[in-house]
Amino acid sequence: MSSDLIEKTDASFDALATKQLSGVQRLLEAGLLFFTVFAMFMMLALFSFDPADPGWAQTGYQTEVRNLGGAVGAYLSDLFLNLFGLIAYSLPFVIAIVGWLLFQRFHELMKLDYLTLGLKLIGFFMFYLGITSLASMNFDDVFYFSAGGILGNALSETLLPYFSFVGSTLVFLLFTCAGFVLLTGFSWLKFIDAVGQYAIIAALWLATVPKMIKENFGTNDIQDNNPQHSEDKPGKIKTALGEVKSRLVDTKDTNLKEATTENFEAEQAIVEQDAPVPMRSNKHDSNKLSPDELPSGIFAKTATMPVPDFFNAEAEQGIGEHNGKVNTKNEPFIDIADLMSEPTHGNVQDHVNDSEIKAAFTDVEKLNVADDRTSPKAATKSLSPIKHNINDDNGQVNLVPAEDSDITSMPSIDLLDRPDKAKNPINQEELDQVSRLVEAKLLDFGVIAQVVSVYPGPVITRFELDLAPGIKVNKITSLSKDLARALSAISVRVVEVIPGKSVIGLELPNKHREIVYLSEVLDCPAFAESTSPLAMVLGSDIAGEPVVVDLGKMPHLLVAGTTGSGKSVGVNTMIVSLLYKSTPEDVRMIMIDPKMLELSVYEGIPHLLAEVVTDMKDAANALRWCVGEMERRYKVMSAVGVRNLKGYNKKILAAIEAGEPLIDPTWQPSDSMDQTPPLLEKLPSIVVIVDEFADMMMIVGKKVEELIARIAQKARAAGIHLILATQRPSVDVITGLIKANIPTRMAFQVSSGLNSRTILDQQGAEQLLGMGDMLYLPPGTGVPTRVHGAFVDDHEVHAVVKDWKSRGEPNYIEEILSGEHDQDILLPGEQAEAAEGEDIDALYDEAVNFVTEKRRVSISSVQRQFRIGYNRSARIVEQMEMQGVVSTPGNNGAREVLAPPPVRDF
Ligand SMILES: Nc1ncnc2c1ncn2[C@@H]1O[C@H](COP(=O)(O)OP(=O)(O)OP(=O)(O)O)[C@@H](O)[C@H]1O
Repeated sequence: MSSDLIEKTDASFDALATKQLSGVQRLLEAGLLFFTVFAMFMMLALFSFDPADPGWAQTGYQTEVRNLGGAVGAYLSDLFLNLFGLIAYSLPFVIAIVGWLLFQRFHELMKLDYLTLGLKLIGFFMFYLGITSLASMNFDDVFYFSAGGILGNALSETLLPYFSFVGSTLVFLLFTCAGFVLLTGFSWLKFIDAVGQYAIIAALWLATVPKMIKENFGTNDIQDNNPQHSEDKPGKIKTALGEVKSRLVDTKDTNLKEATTENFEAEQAIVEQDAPVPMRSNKHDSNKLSPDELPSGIFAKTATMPVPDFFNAEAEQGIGEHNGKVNTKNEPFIDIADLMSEPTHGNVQDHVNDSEIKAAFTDVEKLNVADDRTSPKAATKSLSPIKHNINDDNGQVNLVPAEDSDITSMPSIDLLDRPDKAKNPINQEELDQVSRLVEAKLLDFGVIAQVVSVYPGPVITRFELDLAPGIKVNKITSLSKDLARALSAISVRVVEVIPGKSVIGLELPNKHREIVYLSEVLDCPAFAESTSPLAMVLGSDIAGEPVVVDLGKMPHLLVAGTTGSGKSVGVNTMIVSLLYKSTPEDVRMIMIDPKMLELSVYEGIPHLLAEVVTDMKDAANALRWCVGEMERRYKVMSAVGVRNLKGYNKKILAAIEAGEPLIDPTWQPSDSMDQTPPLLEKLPSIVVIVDEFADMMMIVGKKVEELIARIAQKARAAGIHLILATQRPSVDVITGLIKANIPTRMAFQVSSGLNSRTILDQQGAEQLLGMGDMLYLPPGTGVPTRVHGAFVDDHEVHAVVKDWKSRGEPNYIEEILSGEHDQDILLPGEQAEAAEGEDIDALYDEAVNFVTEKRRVSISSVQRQFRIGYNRSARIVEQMEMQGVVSTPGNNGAREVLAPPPVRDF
């Protein structure tokens, strides 16, 4: 053995030695081993059963026991075969599974509530009673035992006189199937649906086989003369199958939704409420479309989208984005959804033949090329949510819809974990006891107070206290640590003001903390009924009620907390709830993730406007793009005469519905190659999420702060919203400028009252319990609300992301990261990219010395000092500003000198 290998082996032995199991782990592992070995023993005993051995029901007539399990094996196998007959052979597996559940998955078992556990047990017994009785009635005896054992025999013999053979078989089948459902949660309905679906698909495919054979092996001339045939081949089969599949999926969904109760109703409410009303301009009514109109241009309809594969990726910009069927190029529509729903299932070729589609496709490509040549400014107007999938190489337009080619409905809530838990048992006696204890401890500190009400919640319990006259609330706040110690609690939070009440609150952590699952809070009427596309669920309040907020009203949010406090989970919860509320047509996102960990999971969802940004230079570009987009939206909105995005979208959609879409009033002929101005479309809200913006500020510098401030000041009306998260709640990150512009804050646990003040302007966050416990300060109030953040696990996020990804690709706007912006976006004093490369003025260093020494700066003073022209002096001062030597001009136009005075050599 080489010395290397020996070292490695030693190291792994060392690791093993140090990783000894704790007491409970030892018990669990020993228990698992016991059950496993017992299961193996039972299997040996059962399979080596010999009727001549002595057993439970008989004495043996041979002296030597042949059973591999010896006398005990013989006895036990005899007992089980007697009791259960044939079914006894399944017992070793049951024993092994029970052992595994008890000793490996005990925590999961504990999560189950009593009802579920009870149902599982009942299911188990029903299943066994069912199969033993069926075996007893239908199978031959094994050895001298009935196939269903004593158990099966007794049951079947009881029922047979009353139900006859067929009736009893049915009853026992019912026992078996229902027991299986109760035990495993397996859905027979879904199973039957799936079997039916595949049977129909198989039958349809079989029906096309003779045709395929004929076409592939028949004579070619017939085909050549009839162009219809060429398109009838695999494409048509695919189309038909795809059509059938999508229809089956649709019906299955509806059936399931009808069959299930409240959860699905809530989910449907979300879907119905948010699904944009399909717009149908009179001009473009596909039902009235004559075949002659078709070839000049075809637009896939993203609003109903059963056919995502219709167009090639290149056709997306300026073409595919016609949500609500806005046809910006004045081209006629084919409503693919309508064509698909024609009785001639899936044969779009009946309406549009291949050559027509190809011609249309070429048109689309031509338009696209023109689009590509348009200026970036024009391109920014395309916020098309979806990239349409590609047609195949041979030019055959692929009409097979992706399984869930639908961006208008929301993902199913089933993708999220369902809490399967018992509520905290709340014992009134215990609460009374703690109330008395609180009063007594306060008295120890000289505070006379009486507990007037108690509100137990999932994580904490709030005790409301009536203070004796003359006692200041500050005193209790300063006692919070002593109280926590005296009450043996991790922490105690004092709520100084409870709006509308004259009492104060004392929040004590519960003995058993409940986890708030996202699915519980997402599935609430407040969220489903919210009309805002930016509604988000944060978690539950102290009483366990869901907390739903509207990012649109915030309009920006600052999230801060130490590492491990649940910030990232909180941000994920917000993103996932947006993904459960809004389609890409309503909300688009830009995600900035300097840590390269947290947000990259969302890569590829159709809501994204750009790839998840991990490079900080790109991040600054993305913010600049937002500023540009904000300015552009302002211009368009003021030209249209509306005050905010909501009004704008309303007006645009009304105009489209009336068949008179508005044209872009800000369009200049020099903006693009187009001869006619583009039509205005519905604009989505844009949410910019920055995970760890401290990193961004450190790498990119002050510019980021200014960009954020600029967006924060103005972007509400333009529908651009920021969510900024940081784990460094210090004043150099959460600066005055940022705080002044972001009124809504969310503080997770922090290490000191100072940090809490930095975030919320008040103490309190240092007393939070971590793991998603937060204080949420809504806009325009000074009283934070305590919220227990909902927990969303990585696999749930993956499932929702996967669901959205399966419905459409994102349509990234390259310009966001590339940094090609126009002058609108430059910050005060900033110069365009080209100017940045210019040489620094020869007098620059001297001028810096001059201003840092004098501690004053003005263009005229530099001009006088160096006897230079005004323009040159202005340029030097601007360069100083870009380098951070001096500040931007304040209200009165004066700038501050930021750099320290020059160091002098002595
Ligand atoms: N709402 C919640 N309910 C229960 N547990 C939670 C909740 N939020 C977070 N946790 C637990 O806390 C852990 C840390 O959470 P999270 O990763 O979000 O912290 P963080 O503040 O983002 O930390 P970092 O800044 O280091 O990424 C999670 O792994 C999870 O176990």
